[in-house]
Amino acid sequence: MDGGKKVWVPHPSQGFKLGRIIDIGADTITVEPFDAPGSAISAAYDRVYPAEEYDNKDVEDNCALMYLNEATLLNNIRIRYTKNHIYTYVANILIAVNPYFEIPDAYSSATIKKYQGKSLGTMPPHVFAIADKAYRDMRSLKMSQSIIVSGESGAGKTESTKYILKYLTESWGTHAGPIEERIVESNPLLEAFGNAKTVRNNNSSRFGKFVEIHFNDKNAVAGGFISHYLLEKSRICVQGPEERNYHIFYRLCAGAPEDTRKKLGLTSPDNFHYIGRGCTQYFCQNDTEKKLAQDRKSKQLKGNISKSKVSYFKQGFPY
Ligand SMILES: Nc1ncnc2c1ncn2[C@@H]1O[C@H](COP(=O)(O)OP(=O)(O)OP(=O)(O)O)[C@@H](O)[C@H]1O
Repeated sequence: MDGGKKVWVPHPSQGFKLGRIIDIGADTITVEPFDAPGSAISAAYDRVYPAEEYDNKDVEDNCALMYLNEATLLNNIRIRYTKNHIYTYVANILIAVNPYFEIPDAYSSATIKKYQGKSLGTMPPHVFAIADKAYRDMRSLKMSQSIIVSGESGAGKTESTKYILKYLTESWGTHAGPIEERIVESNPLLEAFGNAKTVRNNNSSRFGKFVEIHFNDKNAVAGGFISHYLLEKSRICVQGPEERNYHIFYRLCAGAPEDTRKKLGLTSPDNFHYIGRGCTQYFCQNDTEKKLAQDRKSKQLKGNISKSKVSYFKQGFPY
């Protein structure tokens, strides 16, 4: 690397800083950051990365960057994020940044239609494009396809999986009738019993999930299967001060019908030993009568809560 060249240099709080090389030593390179003229940061050779020519230009696929390295990849994703473009490709891998707010029209039926049958890269990066590629590959190769959704807690894995299911069932489930409805409806139920508030995510999945979507010989959705594993059982008895037990308990307290309230002696979550010692705050979107009704609509809880379920829930509500 030459003196005066524009580079990215590691920074403890900002990840990388853009600057110009002012000295090349035996083991380190010294860089003057553009946002702090007169100051200098030294770093090992292999931690200083060449920068793109244009600082604010973004690309939809990181592979299209002139210099692909840790710093330029992060910068490209950052620039796109500031423009509300949360998805970026690295070839056929999709990187998603959790926006923590609803991007208008991002997952609507109209958007689903735009992605149907389009090759990867034809349309802006999107989780629907990945779902569509998997579907098209299944059709043409006549082989099962897998989509691996990975990331740290709160990264958006659960939401992304739901969007993939929505895409597949809405696009290719037209002949499947109630099956597509059931696949999508199973989510609220699984989340009620397997998701909880943690310090990192108000709707954290406390179990692993392997979701299968089955297609028939006409390539339409014919069914699905969800295997779950490693549920965090200790949460049933103990929760951290800012964490909660599983959603279902709070939802019952918030929105159970009168007869169920009487049978279970439901009052406020603060009054119960196993759910009252952590955070007992309700979340307006999650803990409502509507949400509980959604859980119950998910077939297994349909109708009045049965006797066996009452006794099951009673275990969760000992004083
Ligand atoms: N694409 C998105 N658009 C808007 N909000 C999102 C999106 N993805 C995630 N979120 C928000 O971030 C929250 C956390 O996401 P999610 O539950 O999917 O994370 P996760 O990776 O599954 O976490 P965990 O591993 O803890 O289960 C969601 O409840 C939602 O509010």
